[in-house]
Amino acid sequence: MRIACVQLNIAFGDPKENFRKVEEKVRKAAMLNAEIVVLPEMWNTGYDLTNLEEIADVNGEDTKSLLTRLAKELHIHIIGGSVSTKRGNHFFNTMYVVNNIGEVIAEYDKAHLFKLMDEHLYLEAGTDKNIFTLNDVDMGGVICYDLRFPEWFRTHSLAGAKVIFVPAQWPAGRIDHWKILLQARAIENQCFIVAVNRVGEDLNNSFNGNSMVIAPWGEVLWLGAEEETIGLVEINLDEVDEVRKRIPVFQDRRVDIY
Ligand SMILES: NC(=O)CCC(=O)C(=O)O
Repeated sequence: MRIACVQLNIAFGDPKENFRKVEEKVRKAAMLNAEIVVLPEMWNTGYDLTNLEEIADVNGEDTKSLLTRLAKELHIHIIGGSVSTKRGNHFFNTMYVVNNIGEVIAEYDKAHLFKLMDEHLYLEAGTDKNIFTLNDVDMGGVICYDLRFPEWFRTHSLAGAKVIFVPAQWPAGRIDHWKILLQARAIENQCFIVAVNRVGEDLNNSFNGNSMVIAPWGEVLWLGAEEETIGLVEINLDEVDEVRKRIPVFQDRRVDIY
C-alpha cells in the first residue's frame, strides 16, 4: 500500500489559499502513484481560533466538496488531516476520510483538546473513536495531542486498526516527544503509524515537520525533513500479523487485572 504524506506550511487564517495549496499537493501525490494521501491538522485555517466564526468550515461542506471531488477524479483515498469546522453554534477540530470513489467514510472530532494552544477555549471535544476501512484493511485516525493518550490508541487497535493516522500541528520545541511517542504507539500497538506534521510558523509557534511513518516493529520507514515535502512510503500490511504472532501482546493482555 503506497501512502503519500503531505507535510506543508499553512497560511494563517486564510482558507482560500490553503484550499488552493491542498488541491495542488493532492494532485502531486496522485502523480506519484500514491493510493492514500494524508494531510496535516487544521490545514484550512491554522490555529486562528479567535476568527473561527468567520473562517471555520460550516458543516465541513467546503472541505468535503474539495476532498470528494479530488478523490473521485484522481482515484485516491484521502485522510483529510483535520479542519476547523462549525456545527450549530459549536466549533470542532474535525478529520474527514474520503475513499477513492469520493465517499466520505469517516468523520472524527479531536477527542483531547490541547490547552497550551487554547483549544479548550474555542472548540468542543469529540467523544467517538475513528475506525474506517480502506482496501479491505481496518484503520484508525486520531489528531495530534491525542497521541499523548495511549489508552485512546489501544481503543483503536483493539477495534481492529492495523494503521493509525496522526495529523498534527506539533511545535518544534517538543518534537522529541512527538518522535518518541509515535514510535512507542507503533511498538505497543504493533501497527503502522502514519503521522503528518506541518512546517512554518504561526503567531505563537514554529513547526519543523518530522512527519513519520513507523512499522509495527518500530522501524522508522520515513522521517520528513524540516521543510515542505511529500513523502511516498510503501507499507506491507502482512507485517502487522507477523509482529503480533512473534510477540503476542494482544493475547497476553491481563484484562482480568486491568
Ligand atoms: N495541536 C496539538 O494538539 C499540539 C499537541 C502538542 O504540541 C503536544 O505537545 O502534545
